[in-house]
Amino acid sequence: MLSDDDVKWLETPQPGWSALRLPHMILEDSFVSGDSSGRRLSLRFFRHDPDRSLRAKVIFGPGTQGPPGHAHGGSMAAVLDDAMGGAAWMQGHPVVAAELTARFKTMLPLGARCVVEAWVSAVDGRKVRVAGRLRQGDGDTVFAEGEALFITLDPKKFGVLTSEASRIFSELDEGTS
Ligand SMILES: CCCCCCCC(=O)SCCNC(=O)CCNC(=O)[C@H](O)C(C)(C)COP(=O)(O)OP(=O)(O)OC[C@H]1O[C@@H](n2cnc3c(N)ncnc32)[C@H](O)[C@@H]1OP(=O)(O)O
Repeated sequence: MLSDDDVKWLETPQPGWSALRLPHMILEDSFVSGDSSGRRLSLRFFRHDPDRSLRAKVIFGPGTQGPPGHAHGGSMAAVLDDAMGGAAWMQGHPVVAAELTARFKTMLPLGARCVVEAWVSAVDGRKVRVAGRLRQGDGDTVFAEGEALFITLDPKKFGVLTSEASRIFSELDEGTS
């Protein structure tokens, strides 16, 4: 479903980005990134090294349609949710979403190459506030933006995932990934 050029674009980091190789256990059944057919959502995650925020490249396939030829708002909100949650995890906060706000600014044509940016904006005890933006990959058009409140979970409940996440991000710091 995706062209070879699309796959190459998805997998190529921009300057200052490091690829995140997330464990199969996180990706295989993920609602957002678990589809490898290209019909629904195709994503690749990166760390933006200068400020350690999250970036993702994403293409909304035909199976994400809402308005004819354009992405469903729920699919855009799901991508923002996932990216914002990932941004918090990337900074060492094992969280789940408690509240999410999404604003849809411009209709997103199916097949367009998009970039998601997500960053932690504030941490207050267990409350982690994150913001995000879904924009055109090669331009400034913003399709959607959002903010979310995430709540830190007891790391004991997340044992394996939390240590696996730490390992992935420390490998990035060592330049081995
Ligand atoms: C690596 C990829 C990551 C992908 C991430 C994707 C993100 C997701 O979609 S996660 C899935 C969707 N989210 C969920 O299913 C979460 C469901 N909710 C829950 O499990 C619980 O309500 C949970 C964990 C958020 C909070 O429960 P609990 O741990 O008992 O917290 P609790 O003690 O009640 O509250 C802790 C603090 O958070 C605040 N809080 C909790 N929920 C909310 C809320 N909805 N709104 C505002 N504040 C809240 C409380 O007021 C409290 O604040 P304070 O410390 O100031 O009193």
